Amino acid sequence: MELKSNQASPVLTDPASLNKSKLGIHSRLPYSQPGASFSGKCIAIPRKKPGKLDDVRSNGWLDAMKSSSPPRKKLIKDFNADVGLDDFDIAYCSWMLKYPSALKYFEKIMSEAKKKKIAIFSDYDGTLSPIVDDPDRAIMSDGMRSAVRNVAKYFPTAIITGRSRDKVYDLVGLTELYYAGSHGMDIMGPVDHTVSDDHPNSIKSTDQQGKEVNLFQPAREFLPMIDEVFRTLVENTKSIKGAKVENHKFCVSVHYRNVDEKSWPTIAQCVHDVLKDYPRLRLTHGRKVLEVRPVIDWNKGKAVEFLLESLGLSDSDDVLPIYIGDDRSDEDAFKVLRKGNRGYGILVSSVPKETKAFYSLRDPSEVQEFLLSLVRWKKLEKELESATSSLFTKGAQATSGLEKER
Ligand SMILES: O=P(O)(O)OC[C@H]1O[C@H](O[C@H]2O[C@H](CO)[C@@H](O)[C@H](O)[C@H]2O)[C@H](O)[C@@H](O)[C@@H]1O
Repeated sequence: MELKSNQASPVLTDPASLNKSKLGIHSRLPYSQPGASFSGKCIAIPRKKPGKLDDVRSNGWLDAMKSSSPPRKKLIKDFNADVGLDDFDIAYCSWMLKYPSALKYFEKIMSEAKKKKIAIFSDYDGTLSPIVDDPDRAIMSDGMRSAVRNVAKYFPTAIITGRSRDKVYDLVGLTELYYAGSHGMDIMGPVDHTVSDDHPNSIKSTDQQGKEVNLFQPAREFLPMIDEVFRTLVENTKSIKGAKVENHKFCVSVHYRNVDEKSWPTIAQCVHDVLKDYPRLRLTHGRKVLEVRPVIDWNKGKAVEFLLESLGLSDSDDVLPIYIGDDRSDEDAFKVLRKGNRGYGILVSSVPKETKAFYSLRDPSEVQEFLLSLVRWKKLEKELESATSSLFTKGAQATSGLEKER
């Protein structure tokens, strides 16, 4: 993969504005300062005494935590106060009028794809693997792996995940894919592609097979900071039963799925207090996970744009990108594709949710079915092409035979 981009560095480094911005809110500065140096913790901001739970209540963290992966029952109530539990399917069906099943609308999607190059982007957790209590056990099924491998035979395919690139590669194990870890802040192409190092955020490295590769890492300067925050968070949450902190290289995940709900304010406050010392880091919410990331203008949507450009697929008339994901961080990618009707976002959800996606799939098993349908469709298209061309050749031979006889 040739990693190329003419975008400026996405690092947002205006300390004054960062100081003004409220913690946890992504500052969207319209400029950047490439080459600005990183020197550990920066800018002292007034600190409150830790342990004041008012902070996480007043800034909405707790509400976001509660709604991040709501149980079915709760969502039914929120979605439509008048429906009872048995009416869930009605609520879901009415939601699906707005976000139809990508399986039921498969033919329609493919009719848009005629003569276009399809590129497939997928999230990992909750999309290719089911959500489970232990993040280390989010194993992809063999059936799903085989479906993804087959898709990658026909279409450029990338996995864009909140996990570190190494971790997701260990879980997926397919060398023929593009991987974007840490919410797109760590991008590597398939090992058999030529790479170039003409971008300031590209570095040479070696992959797990020892081959030289180019990595695109727009948040590289944050590595020591993320490492430090990871260690602090591990230490500060160790007394919270069920809490788990993961180091994803350019971001940190603090899981509360296995923490008693009574202790959610404690874990939220703990993360909040640590982040007070790091105005260049921000917080986002995933499914029962608090995610700490650098304040840079980069996300899964930007990663999709970067990959499309790197693959020479940024000409929107010719290309149909499809992005499949289940989480809030995937919304950035859905937004990019929705803009200018560039491609299709598919939300994986078994409950109604606000989304910028166009279509929906219920769960990873439907994702697998969708991927298999893509492969079948492509094979059929190729068969038709070859049958047409052989008919054409036979026709041409027959005509020339007739002409010789004359
Ligand atoms: O972008 P993704 O690939 O969806 O990664 C987002 C987070 O995924 C993982 O956590 C989620 O899945 C876990 C395993 O099923 C589940 O236990 C957890 O509650 C979910 O939030 C991963 O562990 C996180 O670090 C990622 O940020």
